[in-house]
Amino acid sequence: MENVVEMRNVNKTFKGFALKDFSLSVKKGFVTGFIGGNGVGKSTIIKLIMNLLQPDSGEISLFGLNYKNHEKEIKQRIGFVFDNNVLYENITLAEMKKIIKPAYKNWDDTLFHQYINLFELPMKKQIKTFSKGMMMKASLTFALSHHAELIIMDEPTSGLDPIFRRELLDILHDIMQDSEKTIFFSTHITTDLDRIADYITFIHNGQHIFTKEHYKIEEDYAIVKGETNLLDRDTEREFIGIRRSNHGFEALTTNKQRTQNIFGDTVILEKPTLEDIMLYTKKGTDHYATSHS
Ligand SMILES: Nc1ncnc2c1ncn2[C@@H]1O[C@H](COP(=O)(O)OP(=O)(O)OP(=O)(O)O)[C@@H](O)[C@H]1O
Repeated sequence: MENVVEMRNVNKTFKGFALKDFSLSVKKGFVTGFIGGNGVGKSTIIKLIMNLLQPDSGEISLFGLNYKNHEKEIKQRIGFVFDNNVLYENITLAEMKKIIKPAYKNWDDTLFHQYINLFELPMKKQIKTFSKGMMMKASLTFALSHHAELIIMDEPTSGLDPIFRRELLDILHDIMQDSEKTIFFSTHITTDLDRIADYITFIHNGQHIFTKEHYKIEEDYAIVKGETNLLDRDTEREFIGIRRSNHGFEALTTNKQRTQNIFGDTVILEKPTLEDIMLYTKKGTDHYATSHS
């Protein structure tokens, strides 16, 4: 299967944060949801993919091309939606269009106006008067009006009301009817992913924990519930993150089958949500960090 984005052994260090030998592939023709807690490196990775940041070392290619020799061509083929306002505030959408349109060979005015109408955006009002939702709609309109093959979004649904979130997801769903298109977007709202994500990429503390087909996550992972007396040094190793209470324990396993073989029917297995997976992974690494420091 073709990959639209390839990151190979990428290193990027900031004070107090590092991506180490980070590799990631984004598959063509699918929606990949990009999740992880606050400050784990999602925006950094998106900026690296967009060439807004450069890696200290490692390879990044888009459509099989690298930025060094093909920056212009790559940028033509991407639509980028930011989480915060990067549109010039003191101008109108009509003026903004005049600036952006000439940058794209495949700019489509009809499509642009279709989105402007759909989103009921005013062309002649100063962008600084726009609400957060309008700003997002404007950013999305520009990203979608040049027939981009890859749409990258950094938390597009954050701060949006549920109705517009649903509309946005429907629009993304429509875009995906064209199998040449690919969407990669970060979000904290994991329920949005249940609607449209084919793949989930999960990172934690600058590490790529997994990229999996969405439905496969439920097949592999499970929340395990049982009596605390089942836990000892050996059995604890079977789990990522354990929560104990007076009623017993709850833990996350990455290998449902193995858990079933070890514990049989002394434990109950339940389907995890993406939030469960994030929570227990965090708990597991926090525990690891404290017990090894
Ligand atoms: N330009 C920079 N200079 C120094 N540190 C940075 C820079 N950009 C990001 N960082 C640090 O890198 C870490 C990862 O930040 P990043 O914005 O990528 O996380 P995130 O997963 O997108 O977080 P959130 O979900 O909260 O937006 C943070 O500790 C942040 O402070």
